[in-house]
Amino acid sequence: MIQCEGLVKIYKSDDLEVVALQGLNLNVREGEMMAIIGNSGSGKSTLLNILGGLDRPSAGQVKVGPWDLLKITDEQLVEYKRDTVGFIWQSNARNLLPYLTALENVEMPMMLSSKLDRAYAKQLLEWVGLKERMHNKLHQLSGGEQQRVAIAISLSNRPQLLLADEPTGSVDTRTSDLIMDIFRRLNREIGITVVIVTHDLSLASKVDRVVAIRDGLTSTEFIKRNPNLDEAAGNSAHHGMQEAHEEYVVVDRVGRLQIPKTYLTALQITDKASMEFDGERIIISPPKSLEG
Ligand SMILES: Nc1ncnc2c1ncn2[C@@H]1O[C@H](COP(=O)(O)OP(=O)(O)OP(=O)(O)O)[C@@H](O)[C@H]1O
Repeated sequence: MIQCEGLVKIYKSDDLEVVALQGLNLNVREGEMMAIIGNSGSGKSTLLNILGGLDRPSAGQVKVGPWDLLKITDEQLVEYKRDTVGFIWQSNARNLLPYLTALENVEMPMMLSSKLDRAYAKQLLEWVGLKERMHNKLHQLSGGEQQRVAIAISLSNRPQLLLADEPTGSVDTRTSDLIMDIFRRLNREIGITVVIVTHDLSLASKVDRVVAIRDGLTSTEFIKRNPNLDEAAGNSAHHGMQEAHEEYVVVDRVGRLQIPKTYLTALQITDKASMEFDGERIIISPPKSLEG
């Protein structure tokens, strides 16, 4: 569904250039539910905005289904946004119309694209657990309920790909669980591909795969283990995510990988390292001193 290769995004302003993505690779299968994690400034939102057609890539390859987002024309981009993607932001609820009902809010974008389908709008609100509240005005709903209306709206165009930027950022744990359950149900029942951007590691257990971004590159991947086979999980001293997921370092097509800064600092590796292959393992160590 998504293929990014060597994706680059440079923001230019006056005399400053920020390289937000520096050759990122990412593949997402159709029907997958995955999360992208990373620290603030690592490039997560930049990636999501490019995938959502809100921002243009600078170089590299980025394809979503049949669309090539590097070469797409402005007219095609409008069509792409209208037909292929649904977008959810942390503060989506702020963009809703408070004096309309939940149902009217979901119907509004359908009307704007001349595709009003009341039965589907009701179905969406039922899916997000708001069947009983669909005739309430927005301002009569709680923040978490409003966020669920926003999810229903993001699906009103029947997208194949749902992109969510910190969708649980401003809600409590119970609502966060509810939202993740809604994503999972939509993913299972209508086969929609879901990509969630977050810095909340606790969401990781709710998805099949987590890709970590560091400095504008994918660095590590966590793939969910089969919980039935995972008897050692309870003994792990690691973080919750590592208990349920197997951790892999990402190696790109030409064999490059990112070594975590903490490892490099611990071994005082700066600009070069020694590498040995012992037949089974690749060992990276500080360069041997040439003096003495
Ligand atoms: N419009 C812009 N103009 C200039 N620089 C930008 C712009 N948008 C993002 N950046 C820079 O690009 C880098 C990546 O930002 P991005 O918002 O993608 O990170 P993020 O991982 O989503 O962070 P956060 O979790 O804080 O939202 C940062 O250094 C940021 O300052």
